[in-house]
Amino acid sequence: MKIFTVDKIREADQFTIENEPISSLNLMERASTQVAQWILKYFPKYYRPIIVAGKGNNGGDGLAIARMLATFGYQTKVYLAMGTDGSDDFNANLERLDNGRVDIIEGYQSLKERAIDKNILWIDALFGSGLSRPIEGGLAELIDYINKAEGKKIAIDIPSGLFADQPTEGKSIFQADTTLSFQFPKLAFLIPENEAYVGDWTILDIGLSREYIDQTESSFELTKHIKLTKASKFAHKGDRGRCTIIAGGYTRMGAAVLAARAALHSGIGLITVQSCQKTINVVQQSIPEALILKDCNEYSLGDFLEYGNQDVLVVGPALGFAEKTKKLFVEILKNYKGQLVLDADALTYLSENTELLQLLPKGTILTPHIGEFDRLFGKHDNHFDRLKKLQQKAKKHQIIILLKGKYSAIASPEGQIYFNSTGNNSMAKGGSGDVLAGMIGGMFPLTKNPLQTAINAAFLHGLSGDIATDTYDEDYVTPSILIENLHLAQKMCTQTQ
Ligand SMILES: NC(=O)C1=CN([C@@H]2O[C@H](COP(=O)(O)OP(=O)(O)OC[C@H]3O[C@@H](n4cnc5c(N)ncnc54)[C@H](OP(=O)(O)O)[C@@H]3O)[C@@H](O)[C@H]2O)[C@@H](O)CC1
Ligand SMILES: [K+]
Repeated sequence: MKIFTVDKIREADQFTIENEPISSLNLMERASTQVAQWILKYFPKYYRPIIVAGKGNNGGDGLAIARMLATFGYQTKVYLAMGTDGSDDFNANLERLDNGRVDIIEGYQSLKERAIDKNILWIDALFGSGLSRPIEGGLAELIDYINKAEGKKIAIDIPSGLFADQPTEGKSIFQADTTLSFQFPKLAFLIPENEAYVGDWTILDIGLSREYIDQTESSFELTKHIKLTKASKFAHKGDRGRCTIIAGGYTRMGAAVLAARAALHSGIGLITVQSCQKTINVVQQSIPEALILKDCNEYSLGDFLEYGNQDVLVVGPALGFAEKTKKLFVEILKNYKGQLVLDADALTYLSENTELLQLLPKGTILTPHIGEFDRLFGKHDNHFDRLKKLQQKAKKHQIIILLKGKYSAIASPEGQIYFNSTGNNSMAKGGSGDVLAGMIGGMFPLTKNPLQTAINAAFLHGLSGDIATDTYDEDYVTPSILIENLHLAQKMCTQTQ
């Protein structure tokens, strides 16, 4: 699903109006119908909506929604926060408002008097994508008041005060429980700083031109589904590929075991774990399917071994910081010719010596979390800036960077960003990243495309976490449970082909 900037959304709007054709007022009617029906589905009639309307088209939506909710039988009120003269479609909807059914609240004082009720459904239609500056003065006071008031809160299209595709400087921003947004997610919804304003968000399809959407490029996309590549019916284990996990050391082998098990459950033909002397038994007992590449060192890895026939190396989880291990890493960067997946401590080596970035083979996959990313590429004031840096660095080094988070952002060497839509809070646990790194290693040989592998692995990893919460409370999902559920996630993504 594409994520468009406000300018492109306006173009999509115009294109639809001209080409469908449909009048702009009817498009507003269509959008508002979607919202009113959604509310009808989720909120019983004892909720009393108060629509707070601005004077632009977001306000116009609010007025149309008010009319519809009143028709459905809700006791509906409207507060005209910016007066009675607005955009053409706002004015048309104000005229259509049936004053007999919808109560118009006159004055701020009167609003406050009527708003003492926990069953109020606040509907924010003050500003939408036309916000041009931070909200100040009386309108800021109004927003602050509603934020503190009791009741449920729904934002139409985008919470008022929030900019759709740039950092928001203002302090007065509507805090929604739910944002009902038209046609496209806004980039602001995927930014961690904005979580408190956006709440849960839902996209309502208002039928903007498919032709425009398909033909218009966007740097941002949200992955809503994936199709897994299946091995040929005649495949043998070699066709499913070979992956070596270079991870863990004495007392830290759990990370290597998790990564190897995740790779194994992700379709790999042969899994190998490079292991130092003291940890061989751990690997052999935990993963009977794994081959061992014997490292002569006792406690930490340090030997550059024979990786020539390996399709992919996963390097980094809990590797530790022994000098010999860092040297092994440099050797790998200089000599290994297959696909590399770098995670955890391997990323720290890169941040300790950023010149090593020049050695990364084209198409290498890096999987930092936000802390690792900032250590590697510098501090960022906000997540928008971080995303910009993500695009630049992926382009500059011709690599794939999977920035982990609630909406993991995967940047391609062309500078395109694919946000992942699956996953939940239960996955923010030690070991979860090791599982993801292993999955990427396990999935690469079949997909053969590093970008697609990263997108698919992030999606499946999150989906597996989502499936886990059907059975487990979020607090009790472990990384091992993610691996156990992978088969269900994989089934869901092969059946939909
Ligand atoms: N996408 C689609 O296809 C569809 C979109 N639709 C809807 O249209 C919405 C966009 O409508 P919109 O362009 O009229 O903008 P909106 O935010 O209502 O108001 C702009 C007005 O506010 C003013 N203003 C701005 N900031 C201000 C501030 N801080 N303080 C004070 N004033 C401020 C601004 O003034 P100006 O910046 O010109 O000075 C202007 O007068 C969109 O979000 C969606 O809900 C649907 O109807 C159907 C299909
Ligand atoms: K709004």
